[in-house]
Amino acid sequence: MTKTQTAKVLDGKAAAAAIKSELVERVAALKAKGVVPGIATVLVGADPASQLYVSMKHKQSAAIGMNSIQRELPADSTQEQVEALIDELNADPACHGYIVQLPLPKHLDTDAILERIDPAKDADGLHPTNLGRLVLNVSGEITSPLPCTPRGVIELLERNGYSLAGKHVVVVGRGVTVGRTIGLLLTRRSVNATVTLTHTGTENLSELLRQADVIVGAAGVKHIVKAADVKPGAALLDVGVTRETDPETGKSKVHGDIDPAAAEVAGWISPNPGGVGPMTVALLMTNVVEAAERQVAQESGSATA
Ligand SMILES: Nc1nc(=O)c2c([nH]1)NC[C@@H]1CN(c3ccc(C(=O)N[C@@H](CCC(=O)O)C(=O)O)cc3)C=[N+]21
Repeated sequence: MTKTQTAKVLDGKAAAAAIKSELVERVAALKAKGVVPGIATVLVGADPASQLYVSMKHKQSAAIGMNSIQRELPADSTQEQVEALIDELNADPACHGYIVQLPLPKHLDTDAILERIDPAKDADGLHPTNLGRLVLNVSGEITSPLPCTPRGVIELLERNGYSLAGKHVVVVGRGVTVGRTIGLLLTRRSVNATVTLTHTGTENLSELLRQADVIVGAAGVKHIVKAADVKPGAALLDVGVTRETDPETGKSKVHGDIDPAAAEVAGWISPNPGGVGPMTVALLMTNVVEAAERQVAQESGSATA
């Protein structure tokens, strides 16, 4: 390879650090009102990647002064056992928001479990009530939890001075956590982008990608976006995570949806790791702090009413 990378780096670790330092102040303000914002995680089974993600979330929330509650259940837990834990967290005043780490073991009904979460405590923003509010809320005022990764992608661009207003964003991937939901945020009046949603069944994917000012790769398909698909100067957001074991070193390596060669054509690129992943965690904590703030506002509102 003779060409060099000209794209500016969308540094997710730096943007996440900025968000977290802002959260430190909001956490302190809540503590001054007698509320310690608490985040909980539910992990069913012992998948090593899930254990890593969960431990990162706890370490980082403790670092900004939040209370963290780590709950684990064995892989062979019944639907009733998982639902009993959900009911417990819904009732626990120390828990302002929580996530059920996905994927769950196959014998469990994921949708039923996610629907049982109190929408006010839904740190992922994936409860049907919150997804409905996401659809309804065109203005963009934050009144309910929003999906963390889509929110992280937008914050990563905006915190690097990239304005999405009027831009054409082509999203690759139709999963609920990113692909299906990010367009709802991007097309809010406050962001004002235009969105094309593509997926692995799209026939003319390369042709559509070449029209994009911004590409969000969230199909979970290694290097599905090639250098030849990228308009010079485009911003590339790499969300996909494909884990492979290097046959030589035996070490696990993360591959994104964006071919690294695309950095030679792009204007902006989010590294992976070090891009969207850290933003997801920062926005998860933001969702929980906001849930605690809403609760305090409601309580003080009802006390003076
Ligand atoms: N209910 C639920 N909510 C989630 O938000 C959720 C989930 N389930 N299941 C799994 C996915 C995955 N996910 C990541 C979060 C952070 C990084 C992250 O920070 N990654 C680091 C690298 C970490 C590594 O070494 O792999 C980075 O990109 O720099 C990655 C992936 C959240 N998820």
